[in-house]
Amino acid sequence: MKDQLIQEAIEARKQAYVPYSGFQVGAAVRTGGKIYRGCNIENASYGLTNCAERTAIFKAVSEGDRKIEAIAVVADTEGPVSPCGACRQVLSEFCDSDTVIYLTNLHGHTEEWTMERLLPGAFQAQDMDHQNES
Ligand SMILES: O=c1ccn([C@H]2C[C@H](O)[C@@H](CO)O2)c(=O)[nH]1
Ligand SMILES: [Zn+2]
Repeated sequence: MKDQLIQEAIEARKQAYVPYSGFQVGAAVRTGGKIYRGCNIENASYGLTNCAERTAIFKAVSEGDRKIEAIAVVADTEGPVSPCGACRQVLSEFCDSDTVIYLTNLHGHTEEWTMERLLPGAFQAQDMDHQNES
């Protein structure tokens, strides 16, 4: 399971569109029996870049698969790749606190994280409940 997900992320990375940074990232999300791949997609207007993690998550959600069971992320980093803050928040929307996140690099240096560890105190839907109290 783990090795397959990482291999899918490695394959996804090959599709990265990175004319500006040259930094290729791949991700793979498992939901039910399916795996969705994602790569980073940059833009001449740099801020519009979509990270690999969010590409994979949005592909899954747009196909109706909202329950992320595991995700792998890979890049050519010295140690395991570290997802950006935006992706951590987006992940938290579709992961449980104990969902496993495999962070790795091309040398197979892999760490197993949980959602809670990746973004402690993530902003959640319940955080908006208070405004309905009178
Ligand atoms: O976890 C990460 C970190 C960075 N990037 C992308 C965004 C941009 O295209 C490039 C450099 O930041 O890497 C990702 O896709 N995922
Ligand atoms: Zn990101």
